[in-house]
Amino acid sequence: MHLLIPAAGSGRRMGSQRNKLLLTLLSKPLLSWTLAAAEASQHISWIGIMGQPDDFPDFKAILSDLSLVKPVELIQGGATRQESVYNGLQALPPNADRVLIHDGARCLATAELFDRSAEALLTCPGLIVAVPVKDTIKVVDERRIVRDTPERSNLWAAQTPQGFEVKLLKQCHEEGRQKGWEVTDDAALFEKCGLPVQIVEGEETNLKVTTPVDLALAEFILRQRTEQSK
Ligand SMILES: Nc1ccn([C@@H]2O[C@H](COP(=O)(O)OP(=O)(O)OP(=O)(O)O)[C@@H](O)[C@H]2O)c(=O)n1
Ligand SMILES: C[C@](O)(CO)[C@H](O)COP(=O)(O)O
Repeated sequence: MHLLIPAAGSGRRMGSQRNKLLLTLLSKPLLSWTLAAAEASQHISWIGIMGQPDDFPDFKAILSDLSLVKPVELIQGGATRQESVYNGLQALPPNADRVLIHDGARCLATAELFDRSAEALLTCPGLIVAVPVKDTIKVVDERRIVRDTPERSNLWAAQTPQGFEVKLLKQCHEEGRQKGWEVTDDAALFEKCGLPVQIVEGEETNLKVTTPVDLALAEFILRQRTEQSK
């Protein structure tokens, strides 16, 4: 199974001067944790990382430290996550028929989660890893007046990995570009094209490191894991 890792962001919400994936967690860059889980997955056989060329020297240093057995390709990212994934899809080897896409910023995803997603992708054209929403969600208008309270049992918080048949996802991205759709995940393009997206149970700890609080939480979770594995 091929894996694409969007890693070309800027970390604006982190308030960071550089790509947040280069910030360290327990002395290792965020991206390093994500790659270590991908390397440990039984099903992933090829990894493509979409990044900004300025970050490539740092990415190469991370790869050299990790000495991964799996082949890794660095791919130029775009101005948005959507564009970065588009570029990644164009760079997949011709034999890639199914692909997992996983945010570099979700650095706590486990190898088991990659494997569960890869296995599920053999039985459906598109899937996302997600967890049931714990909060009560409000729909609010521009004046910050609550307009609706959707039934919580129907709400799931989308995570990555997200997985798709390559041919279909490429078509959805092309249609999105033609029609000017702007989305925050690949499943949204699949949905807009009327294609089914299956839910695979995610991990509560699979947070996306977005703000400084997430960084502190991620460090806490990793420390617990390290303690437990002793
Ligand atoms: N042009 C972009 C923007 C984002 N990403 C990647 O998409 C994932 C999710 O994006 P997000 O958490 O929003 O990362 P940033 O864009 O870095 O953060 P921010 O939106 O706060 O600037 C990250 O792994 C990020 O590197 C990407 O590949 N290309
Ligand atoms: C793909 C994603 O991680 C699913 O939760 C999320 O949509 C990425 O969105 P962001 O706007 O780039 O944070």
